[in-house]
Amino acid sequence: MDLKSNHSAPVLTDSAPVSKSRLSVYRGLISYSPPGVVFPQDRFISIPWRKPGVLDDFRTNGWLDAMRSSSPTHKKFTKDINHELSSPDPEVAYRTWLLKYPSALASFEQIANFAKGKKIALFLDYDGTLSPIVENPENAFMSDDMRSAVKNVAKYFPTAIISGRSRDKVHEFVGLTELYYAGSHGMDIMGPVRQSVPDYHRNCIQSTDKQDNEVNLFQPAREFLPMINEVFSSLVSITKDIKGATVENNKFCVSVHYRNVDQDNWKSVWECVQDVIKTYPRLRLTHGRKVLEIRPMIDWDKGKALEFLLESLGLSNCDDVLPIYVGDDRTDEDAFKVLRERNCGYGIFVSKSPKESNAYFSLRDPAEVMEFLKSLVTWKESSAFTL
Ligand SMILES: O=P(O)(O)OC[C@H]1O[C@H](O[C@H]2O[C@H](CO)[C@@H](O)[C@H](O)[C@H]2O)[C@H](O)[C@@H](O)[C@@H]1O
Repeated sequence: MDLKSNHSAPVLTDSAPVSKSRLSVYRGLISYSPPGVVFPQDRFISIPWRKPGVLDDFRTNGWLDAMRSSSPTHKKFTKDINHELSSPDPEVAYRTWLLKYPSALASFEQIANFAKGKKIALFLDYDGTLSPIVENPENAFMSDDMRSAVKNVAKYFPTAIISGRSRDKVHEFVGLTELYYAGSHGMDIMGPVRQSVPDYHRNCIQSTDKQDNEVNLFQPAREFLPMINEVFSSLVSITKDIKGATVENNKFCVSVHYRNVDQDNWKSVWECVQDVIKTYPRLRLTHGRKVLEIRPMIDWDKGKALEFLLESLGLSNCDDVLPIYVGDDRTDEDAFKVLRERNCGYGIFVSKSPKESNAYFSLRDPAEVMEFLKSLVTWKESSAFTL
């Protein structure tokens, strides 16, 4: 299949292919059918292209606004998102916002009550959730305290990291073997082999992890790998003269960071990205915290990854499972939305400033995330005595 063509970039237009264009993926890679998708019976199944919709804020707001809004000020959010939160005092606005997204720490008792008799499954984003946002992405280390909090919580609850980073990179940062990892915004999942569901084995590539344990590898955008590498090289070369711009290869997606670029040069960053992706109609552009991200135009995101992991861990029954997803970025909204739509589990949004979210609860920063993880452990250990 020719994934590259000379059509103009579809990411900025409404003409993104929907039903007719599908990516063929070897059937063995798919372990379940996303809702509404009927897989053919032959060797290949298709993952639909991502539906157009709120595709890129770039189209509606203009690129510069979108780049700015990846880290908007308190004032902008309070003004744009909630009219009632119009206090010029950020602390007052934050406290008002907490009425809509209560602190998961302050609401811990409520969460624990709801979790009684259920199995908690924990899903954690990495950057901005387990590690603070820093200027250089290579230095986004998590603290030893956070590592041990995650390690402890994983003793009691199945725990997965779902990150925009490459799976290897985020595994290297976290350094815990007892977790499940999904990299590239969920397009690279290493999950468990389920002995009880034979079908599952047919639908994933069986592999081994670094400890030689048998695992299942799910990579729905595998065919895009050469294209992503090509795009990465082009972006490195085209942005080399923009001071502060860096390009990160996240295996199934590429991140172009502009956090350290003078604001006057953001336009150049945008133009470079445009220049490169215009010849790749099957890639799309999204943006996160001071980062432009180029990824395959397939209907797969952190929400789908969350569902996939729940399914493959045998935890998709809402009656006895309580999934909790903690994240700080736009890409985490897909996962919050899944939990909200399934009416199953809690999204916890990590933010210091008022922002609209699909999550139910909030935490201020990674320090509060750590407190929350510790509270889960304390609750679990104390409830062991009362049972
Ligand atoms: O899904 P995540 O684990 O949250 O990853 C999202 C992106 O995080 C990283 O970039 C962000 O954090 C950097 C380090 O704090 C910061 O310098 C950058 O400005 C942020 O955008 C990572 O580098 C990206 O590749 C991830 O996609």
